[in-house]
Amino acid sequence: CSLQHKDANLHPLWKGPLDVPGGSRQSPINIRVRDSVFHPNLAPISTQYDPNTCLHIWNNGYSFLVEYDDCTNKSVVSGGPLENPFRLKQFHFHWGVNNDWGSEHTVDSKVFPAELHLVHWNCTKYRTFEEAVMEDNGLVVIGVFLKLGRRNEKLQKLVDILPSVRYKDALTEFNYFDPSGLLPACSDYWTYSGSLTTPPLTESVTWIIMKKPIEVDHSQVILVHQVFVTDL
Ligand SMILES: NS(=O)(=O)c1nccs1
Ligand SMILES: [Zn+2]
Repeated sequence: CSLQHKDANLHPLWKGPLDVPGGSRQSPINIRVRDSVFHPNLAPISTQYDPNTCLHIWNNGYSFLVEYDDCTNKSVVSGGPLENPFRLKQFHFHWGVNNDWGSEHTVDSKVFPAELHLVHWNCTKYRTFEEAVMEDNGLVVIGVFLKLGRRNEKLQKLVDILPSVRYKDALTEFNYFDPSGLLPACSDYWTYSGSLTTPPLTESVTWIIMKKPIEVDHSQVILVHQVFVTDL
């Protein structure tokens, strides 16, 4: 299971800055709904994902990531507070050792069993993802909460391949996967300026947190729990 940012110093694999100097916009945060401000003129978020840009899935020791070909603008997010399109680089999940906790963000202190992050970079302002990670307004991460409920057919193809990336550094070819199937039907979202929640923890992220969770069933979450992100 992936560790929460606050447990960073306990994580044997965690290398790099534990306390980002000056961290004024560190993520994750607790979203206090009553403190959020509705902006009627904020456009909806628009995603255009081409499933053919899906490359592979691998276990980086913190989570499993599905990576996309980001050499073109075939898979991008735009709209909402964004001034230009951002290219999809990868998506990954955060989960806990049991269903009582797992999400990084919370909503009025409510924790969800897991949280999906779709990571995009500013291809108008920067030349590569690696460069954008370190820069202001470099990244957009769409966060989607997962809750236990109905089986999620669109997630099953991903769940079925997890046993092949059970251990750190395992990589398997994975293609033709459309991540828009992992977005909730409701397009309402919260947005704030924050940071990466795992190294390098840089404060380069415009967060787009979808208000409604998607549902997965127990059998699907159990398989996620069997992905070990430590050396075994
Ligand atoms: N969990 S996160 O999406 O903030 C992230 N950390 C490093 C690369 S992407
Ligand atoms: Zn993440």
